[in-house]
Amino acid sequence: MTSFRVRPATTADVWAIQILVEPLVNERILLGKDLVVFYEAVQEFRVAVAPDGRVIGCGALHVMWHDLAEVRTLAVASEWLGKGVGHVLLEHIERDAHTLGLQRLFCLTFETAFFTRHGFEPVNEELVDPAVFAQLSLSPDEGVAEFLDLSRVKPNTLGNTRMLKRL
Ligand SMILES: CC(=O)SCCNC(=O)CCNC(=O)[C@H](O)C(C)(C)COP(=O)(O)OP(=O)(O)OC[C@H]1O[C@@H](n2cnc3c(N)ncnc32)[C@H](O)[C@@H]1OP(=O)(O)O
Repeated sequence: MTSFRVRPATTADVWAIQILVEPLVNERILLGKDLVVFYEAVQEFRVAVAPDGRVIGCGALHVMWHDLAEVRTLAVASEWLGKGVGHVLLEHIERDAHTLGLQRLFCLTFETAFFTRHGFEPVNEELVDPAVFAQLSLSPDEGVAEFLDLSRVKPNTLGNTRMLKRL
């Protein structure tokens, strides 16, 4: 049986995370981030680790508002796809979201079948009221700009589906 475990990321995992996501960034599946941004976000990340210690998957939870967070940078190494790694990472991320008191999980993805099977539904409507929208637009975070669907980031999100899960 293939075994792996999921644990909080440490700074020692950051290079491996960047290497894991690089091909997906090149394919414009995931948003590219500078190394410094990964270090700054290290507490948001969980990693899946093979028995030999290699990082084979990652995923992050980015809090945006008191009830709302985004699942980010969920990625599994190609040789480990279809073995439940993504499923377990998402379970951990959802558990973290519960612990933080969040009620809604957003994601922007091409992997609609995977997220649908995990209780996410496509959304077209605005997910925040105008006052919260105004606050979120002050964020320097590119992912938040994508959540808000700001015109300057629209080229990044072409073909992605906006999905939401109520926890
Ligand atoms: C919010 C964002 O980050 S959006 C970006 C999402 N990521 C990407 O698009 C990057 C490219 N894609 C990937 O890296 C992967 O395809 C992911 C992360 C979407 C899914 O990762 P995987 O590890 O392959 O997912 P996982 O194995 O859990 O599920 C896929 C299928 O494998 C099968 N599977 C095999 N073994 C198992 C197991 N032990 N447990 C669960 N499912 C299993 C299931 O049939 C499952 O089917 P389902 O989708 O109907 O549940």
